[in-house]
Amino acid sequence: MPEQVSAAGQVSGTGRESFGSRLGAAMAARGPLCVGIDPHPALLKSWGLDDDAAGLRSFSLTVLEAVASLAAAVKPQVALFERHGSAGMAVLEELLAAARDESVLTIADAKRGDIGSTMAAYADAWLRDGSPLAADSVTLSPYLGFESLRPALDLAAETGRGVFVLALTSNPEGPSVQHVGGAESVARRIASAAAAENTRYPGALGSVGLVVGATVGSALADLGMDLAAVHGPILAPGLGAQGATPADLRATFGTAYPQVLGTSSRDILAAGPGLGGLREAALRTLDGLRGE
Ligand SMILES: O=C(O)c1cc(=O)[nH]c(=O)n1[C@@H]1O[C@H](COP(=O)(O)O)[C@@H](O)[C@H]1O
Repeated sequence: MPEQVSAAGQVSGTGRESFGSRLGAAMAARGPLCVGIDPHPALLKSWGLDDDAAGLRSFSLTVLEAVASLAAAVKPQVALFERHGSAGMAVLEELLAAARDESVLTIADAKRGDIGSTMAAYADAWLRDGSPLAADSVTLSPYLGFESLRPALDLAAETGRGVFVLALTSNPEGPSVQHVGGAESVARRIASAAAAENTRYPGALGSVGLVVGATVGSALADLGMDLAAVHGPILAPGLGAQGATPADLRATFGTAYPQVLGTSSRDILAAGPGLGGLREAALRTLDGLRGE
């Protein structure tokens, strides 16, 4: 595996900073909060918006305006744009560009995963310079085998972008796949593979993150997983609407907590459409994550 990133987080030959380095700086400056932009039909309705591309646009850009200065990242949920067809994807492109202008990092929650040759096309879509859908990072599903993600892992390294690989998801069905294998569980193997990838990022935080739900309780201990050793960011969904609290996050992640980016969608979004209400809800979550 080529060494592509210096200890200072610079991608060799490009003058760019790696995603992990940029995210680490954003978390240090703003705190460990990611706001999910999930334009569910029920939320559009409660905001007084139509369930169409215009409603989607107003919703998404309002959330961005409210939280761009206080969140380390925003995470648009791709399916909720996709359900509006090409007009919805155009809104997603506009949102990603607007987030770039506002200097807030983006995590495209697309959960992509496919055989390597097709994976290269997904990588191109989400991680290549100049792609209309290029984000700072993308969520990936490793259940066709971690190595099938290779095109995305390599392109992310090359372009200073990042990935978040599903390891222990927040839904109750996850353990039926992810806990299989006892001491050598599927989730543990994925965490080990991510740790190996992050050796190409000798700085503090690698660009290969994991998704581990805020709701997983004792699973990390039960499966003997040491997330601090992954040296990458941990995206932790499940706060609020799925029942987890910031205190749960601290208890669950222990020594890996400094790597954790807590993410919340519906709990914050329900406080809209006013900018003040959205900011207040985001700040409440952020204060909890900071332990204030
Ligand atoms: O990859 C994700 O973001 C994700 C992984 C996971 O294990 N659980 C999970 O809830 N998510 C996403 O995180 C968001 C959670 O939304 P709320 O439950 O409304 O905060 C949704 O967009 C989910 O698709």
